[in-house]
Order: sequence, then structure tokens, then C-alpha cells
Amino acid sequence: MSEYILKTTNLTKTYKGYHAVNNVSIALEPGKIYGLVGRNGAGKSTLMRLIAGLSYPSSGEIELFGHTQESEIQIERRRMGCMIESPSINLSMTAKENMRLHRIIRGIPNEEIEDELLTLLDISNTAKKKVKNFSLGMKQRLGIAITLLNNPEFLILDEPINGLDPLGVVEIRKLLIKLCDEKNMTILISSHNLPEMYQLATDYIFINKGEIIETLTLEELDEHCKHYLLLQSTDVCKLVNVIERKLNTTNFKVMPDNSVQLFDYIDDKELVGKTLFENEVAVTNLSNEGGTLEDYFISMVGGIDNV
Ligand SMILES: Nc1ncnc2c1ncn2[C@@H]1O[C@H](COP(=O)(O)OP(=O)(O)OP(=O)(O)O)[C@@H](O)[C@H]1O
Repeated sequence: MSEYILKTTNLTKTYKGYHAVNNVSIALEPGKIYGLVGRNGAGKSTLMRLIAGLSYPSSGEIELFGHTQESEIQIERRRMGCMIESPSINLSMTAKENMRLHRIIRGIPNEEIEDELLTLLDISNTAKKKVKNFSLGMKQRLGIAITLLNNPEFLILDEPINGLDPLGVVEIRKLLIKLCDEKNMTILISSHNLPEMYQLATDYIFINKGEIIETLTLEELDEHCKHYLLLQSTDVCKLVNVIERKLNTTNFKVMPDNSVQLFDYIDDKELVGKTLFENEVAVTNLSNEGGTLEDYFISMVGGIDNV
């Protein structure tokens, strides 16, 4: 049995010679929240559509819950819930009517699930209000409630936090973390906004121009965005000695190129410079390094001009 919920190998989707998704190989483990992050047009929705079976790949393979045969994959897709592009909701119906419609279409006998999910998503008190009068956040929550009707083990959500106010983002974030923690659900969620995605995803998959450019865990992302003072000296032993003895910290790292990343005194560069000077350390560089999530995102997709 595969240890992965989903595995893709060299998955490619071509539209008239243009690779919307190009040789994508990813593997998703159970109980994790994967953030699929990329700028507009990067290929996020196309990749999700391929996984959901809404579009056929030009080449490459999909393994879902350990199955690779197309006929088996189709059956396994019943264990998934998908909200891709816009939630499939009927605007002239109420939330409850929408839930009922989707429950019946999917042949789910349990009527109680409708109210359970509306309560879970905090839209149970909307009574006769038609969905066309809902806020964007309420519509998104209803869309998620519909995807949860079949109690999926694997959830795919395309930009569910797009356009939500900060409070709405926090609510969706809490709900998805709860689903992941309590039901061991695996979630693949796309966004073009890395800071918004931050604190939700346990793992990040960066996509640009149809290609996966980086996959990393939350810890690795934090590491990349950590601020530090970069120190370089002709005598790294003396430098380290002064940092430990005179600046009284061991919160630093010596890098393979012998530069030192100091994670303390970030806002007190002058004191560091003065201490090193007084202790006769020949410093060739002393600079603030590390960036924000936005900086990291821009560096991933190759600079502002390419964004
Ligand atoms: N049916 C199609 N026919 C032709 N080109 C398409 C089709 N679907 C997607 N594309 C192209 O493939 C590329 C990737 O589109 P996709 O919608 O997957 O990006 P995205 O990352 O989801 O963007 P967004 O954040 O704007 O939704 C885009 O250049 C898009 O124009």
C-alpha cells in the first residue's frame, strides 16, 4: 500500500503547445496541509483539475490512494472533496437547499449531515436567505461545506481564501486545521498569496509557469525567511570567539563558506560592529539579511518583472 495519498509523476497538460502544467511530480502524505503557491496563471487550477479528474493529462501519471489504473482512480476519487475555481452553488437557493441538492446528487442518505456541516461552517443561521445575498466569505464556507458532504479523506480547495477579509481568512484557517487534526484529512489548497497561506499549510509547493520550483516544509520556509546579521571575516575562529565571549550568545550558525549568520542583535548592528572592532576582528562584511514571506515568494518566481 502506498504511503502517499497522491503521487504525480511528470504530469503535463498542454494547450496548443503551451505547457500549463509541465512535468509535475509531487507526493502528498496523509494528514498534512499542502499549500500550492504560485502567481496568477502559474498552473495551480490546471494541476488541481487534473488531480480531480476534471481534465485529462497530456502525459504523465497519477497515483491516488495507491491506485494507478484510470478505472480504479475514478472510484478512489469518491474519497476526495473538491472546490475548484468557484464553488458549485446555486445562487437562487438557500444554503440548506444547496446542501440537500448536492447530498441527493451524490446519493448520501444521511440527512443530518446537512445541518452538521452548516453548523461546522458557521452558516446554519441563514434560514431563508438566498445564497445570492451571501457575502463572499459565506459563499466560500458553503462551498467548503458542500465538499465535505461525502466525508472526504483528501480535500482540494482552489483559492478558498481569495477575497476574504482577515477575519474570514482566520476562520477558514482554523476550520481546515481542525479537519486536518481531527480527521487526519489531507488538504491541497492553492493560493497566490504566500503570507495569507502562512500558518495554515504544513508544507509548501511552489509552482511557476507550470513547473514545480520548490517544495518545502513550514520549518524550512521559516528558516528561509529568518532575519540575521551576516558576518564575514578573514579570521572566522576569532570572530566566533568574540561573538560567544563578548556578545554572550551562541545563537549563530557558521556556514560552509565560513560566513556567520547571527540571529541575535539584529537591530543592534552598531554594537556588534563596535564590539568586533574593539576586539580586533577584521570584518569584511556586516549586513542585515533575510526577508519577508513576500520577498521569498518574489525570489521564488524570479523577480517582480516575472510576477
Ligand atoms: N482550457 C484552457 N485552454 C487554454 N489555456 C488554458 C486553459 N486553462 C488554463 N490555461 C492556461 O494555462 C495557464 C495556467 O492556468 P491556471 O488557471 O491553471 O493558473 P492558476 O495558477 O490557477 O491561475 P489563477 O491564480 O489566476 O487562477 C494560464 O496561462 C492559462 O491561460
